Amino acid sequence: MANWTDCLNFGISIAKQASEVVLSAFQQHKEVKLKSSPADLVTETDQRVEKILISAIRNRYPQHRFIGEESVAAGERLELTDSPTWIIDPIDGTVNFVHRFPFVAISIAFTFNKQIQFGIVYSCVEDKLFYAQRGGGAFLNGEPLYVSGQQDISRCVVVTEIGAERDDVALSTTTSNICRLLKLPVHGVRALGTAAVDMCQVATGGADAYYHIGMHCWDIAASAIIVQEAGGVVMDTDGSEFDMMSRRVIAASSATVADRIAQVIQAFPCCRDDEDNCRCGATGVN
Ligand SMILES: O=P(O)(O)OC[C@@]1(O)O[C@H](CO)[C@@H](O)[C@@H]1O
Ligand SMILES: [Mg+2]
Ligand SMILES: [Mg+2]
Repeated sequence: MANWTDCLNFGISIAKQASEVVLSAFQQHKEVKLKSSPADLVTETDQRVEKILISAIRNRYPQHRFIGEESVAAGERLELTDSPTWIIDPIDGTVNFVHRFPFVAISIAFTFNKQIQFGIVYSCVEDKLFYAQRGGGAFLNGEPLYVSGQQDISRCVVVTEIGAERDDVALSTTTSNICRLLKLPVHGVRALGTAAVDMCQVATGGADAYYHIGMHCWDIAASAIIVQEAGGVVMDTDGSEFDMMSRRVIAASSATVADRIAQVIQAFPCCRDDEDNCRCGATGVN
């Protein structure tokens, strides 16, 4: 069984280097282009950071494969195989980045045999490095992470996102899910604008659960293993096994809380990330 620690350490070092590019652009004016909707944005920095990361990894590991948000947006096929694969979101929270709302992350996951082996989420402005390797625990800036272990939904802080989908069905489903949770009740509902950092809040115990419908594999692959290695549970919103291509996720401090959220929320339809004619994230920009 391969040990991917060298790859993890390399991923951490390039995430730190790439974060300098994100931070130096953070306060500057950005040229913004639209992708799948008026709320799905891309900047030159997203594209640049993805190129920097992929070329550094390709130099070091020429056989490895990639799934990158901006490469897929430019028309590259999204295909997860058994080969070692890096799944990259160069800036998770591009809307935040454009507005200088200080939660933006570089998210890097690594799969082998289609199973996530490690994940790195670098929250650049906060200078918080979250990472986890399968079977090795989860860490924030070198300190071990543990979920809250909360079992009682009525004592939970739940994080979610109001995504880029603005059609009537997506909007009414998204808002009624929030209403149903608030009525349970839960202690609060929060949204930071980056799925990767949202999910890492569950890993720290600062939030008790996260759910989202409509995000992509690069938003959540790295943080999924971080939550699991912190002792949390990750599943589909219909209660079935987590599938990073399904565009639905619940991450929670306990199976009890995850199941309760799965009972309460509904999903709006969106095509799978690995569906060949699914062009949700693509526009041909680049
Ligand atoms: O395009 P980006 O920034 O990489 O990612 C999209 C995203 O930021 O949108 C959602 C909120 O609208 C987040 O949950 C998700 O992470
Ligand atoms: Mg993203
Ligand atoms: Mg992104």
